[in-house]
Amino acid sequence: MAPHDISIGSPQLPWRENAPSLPDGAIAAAADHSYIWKYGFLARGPSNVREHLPPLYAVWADLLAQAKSAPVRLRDPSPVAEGWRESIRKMPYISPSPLIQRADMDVLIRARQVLVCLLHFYIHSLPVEPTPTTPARVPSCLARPLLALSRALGVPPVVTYADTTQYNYAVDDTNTNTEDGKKRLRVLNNFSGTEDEAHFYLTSLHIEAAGAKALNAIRILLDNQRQHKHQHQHQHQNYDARAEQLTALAGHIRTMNATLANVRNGCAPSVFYHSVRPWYVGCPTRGAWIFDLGGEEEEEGGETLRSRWVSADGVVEPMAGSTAAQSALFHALDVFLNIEEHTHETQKGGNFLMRMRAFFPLADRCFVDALALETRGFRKRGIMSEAEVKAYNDVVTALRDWRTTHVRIATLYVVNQARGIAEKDKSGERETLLDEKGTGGTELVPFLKGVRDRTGEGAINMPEERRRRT
Ligand code: HEM
Repeated sequence: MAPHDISIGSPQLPWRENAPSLPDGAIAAAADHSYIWKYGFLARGPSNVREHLPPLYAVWADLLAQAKSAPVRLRDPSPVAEGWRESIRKMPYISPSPLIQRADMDVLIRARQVLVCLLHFYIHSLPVEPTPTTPARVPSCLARPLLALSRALGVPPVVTYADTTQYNYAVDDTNTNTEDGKKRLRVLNNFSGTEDEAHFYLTSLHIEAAGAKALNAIRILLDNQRQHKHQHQHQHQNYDARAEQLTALAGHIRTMNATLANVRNGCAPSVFYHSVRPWYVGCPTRGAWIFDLGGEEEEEGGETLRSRWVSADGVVEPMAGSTAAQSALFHALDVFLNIEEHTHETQKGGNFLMRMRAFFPLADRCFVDALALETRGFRKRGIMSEAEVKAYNDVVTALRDWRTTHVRIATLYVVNQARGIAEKDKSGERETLLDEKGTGGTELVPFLKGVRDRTGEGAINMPEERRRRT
């Protein structure tokens, strides 16, 4: 194994057991996470976002382009929106099996992303809010290929953070450099068509780009630990090298913090709250969405379309919408710092952050699992000198500070906006909005503050821990 090749040989994938006849190529490709050390969680490398689909599937991309140009809006009863929804219902059924057999990941990912955007345009433009008594019924020509592709990629059939962020950009070739020399990125899908929405995605993308550098520092730290595990000579040099990388890691997290704060310079809280966020909402309760599986032929290429998310009759289980809680980057940082037991504490209704891992791309999930195995003991074995403990605690502080900025942003963009609505509504009917939930469904402020406070608990109490080691 190459020193930085943290890999897992034969992943035990729950969905593999459910889908034994999927080609091995597709399974291996979806689980391959070797590119993550290099590019972080940004797609599968900057040049790999595949904007165009093979000609056979062009109708999906055309309908997505039409939704944007119409434009189809939230809860939109207009004839234009109704006409677009009618074209979705009349869309020809196109089997995704040839795509799955070919196992070209970039095409599979893009095809599913286009379909899942059609799904959210369709459901969230319906004039009536979906509930179990007035469910949103997804026509089989959309439901079946989406379910098949989601199963092949090991992800739920709903818009995820990867769809809105990680896979949602292309490098802009027309104007590749910004003033600071960075490549200019262009957003692919934008539900509301606003610059605010694009700025919101670009903020996350730039955070993920800084995250790639943070992962690089982690890789060097782990390499160092592995290489010097049994060597006691030159330990002092290792202490210095590790302290240096920990300091670099803290610096990258601070860059992520400054980038997050910059979301305010281009995304207005009211636009985000009223025009962007509602597009992401997932299936709120069992049965609010129903996928038409096509009656007796509820199979695609010999595979059942049922999954843990969708039962035999097409009834959809509750699914979170897109939230950056599904960013594997922050899970990876918590895992590396061994503080996930603090930050991922079990909340009412299960451990929210752990549940969000089911919404990661499969490769990201495998990466975080592999990282957890690799970093086990880093804190105990790897940090010895005072300088390292100091640098380690600096990383914890930087992450805690990032989360403090994030609580402020969430308060400004969600809580304050909800409060504004409640204040305008004198009848008091909408008081519940003050207990606003995130798109992932959390009671957001206590939750986010709790995660932030528990991050701080990860710091090493220097005298005590060092005494234990000697
Ligand atoms: C307008 C900007 C943002 C708002 C309003 C916002 C809001 C929220 C909310 C409400 C949650 C709670 C989970 C849920 O129910 O969805 C959450 C969680 C989270 N968000 Fe954001 N968020 C924003 C931007 C970002 C960005 C740009 C990132 C990083 C790329 C990010 C990373 C996270 C993470 C990692 C969590 C999980 C909790 C934690 O680890 O601290 N958020 N966010």
